[in-house]
Amino acid sequence: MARIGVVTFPGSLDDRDAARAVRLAGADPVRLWHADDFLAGVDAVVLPGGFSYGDYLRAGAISAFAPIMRTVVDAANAGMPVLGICNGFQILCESHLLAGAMVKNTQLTFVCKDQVLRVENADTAWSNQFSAGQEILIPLKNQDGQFIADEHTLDELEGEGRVVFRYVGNPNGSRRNIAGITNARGNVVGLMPHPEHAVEKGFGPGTDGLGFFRSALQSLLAHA
Ligand SMILES: NC(=O)CC[C@H](N)C(=O)O
Repeated sequence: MARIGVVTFPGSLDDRDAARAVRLAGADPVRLWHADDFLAGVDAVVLPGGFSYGDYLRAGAISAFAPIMRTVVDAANAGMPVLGICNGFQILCESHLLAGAMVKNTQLTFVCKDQVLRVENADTAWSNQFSAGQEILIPLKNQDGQFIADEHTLDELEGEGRVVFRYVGNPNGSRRNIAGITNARGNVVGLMPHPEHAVEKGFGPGTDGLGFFRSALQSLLAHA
């Protein structure tokens, strides 16, 4: 059975739900600790949502220097599937595994709602169980959810098909409605909304979130 690691930082909030989503998708969740510098032989890694280090300095800025991130960056650069959800996405940007940065939502308030996303790239390690153009519904909940980057970087992301998810309606001022992006290789994906909160009927808006974790399983099989 595939083993998918979920990292806990001080202030992580959604690590338990992420581990549960991994289990419901049919993989073995492995809990990883920010202060360790090893990945316990996992096949993929999820950086969960929350307020790691209290979002001090900038959301994700301190976590990017956690010992485990050195091994995550090396593994990601070697092709391991890595998913960053919300605070995890912020950490991936701060670690420079993904482009751009996250700033306060335009309305300067915390936004919490179920959000429709359009799948733009169904060819990444975390989106291959969707189809391009498909709309999915998963929760969004953050304060620093506005994705920004310079025009050149945005054009590059668009031109290389690295925009993976776009908001249908813009909830936070993100440039070009971008909700999630990938790296050049397609193994590292980050997004602000929370797939791990939409994995079981009766608990959240449907089960569209399962597709993310099943995609990783498919990707691991394809590269086995
Ligand atoms: N749900 C979360 O992961 C919150 C992320 C982040 N710290 C923010 O509020 O922007």
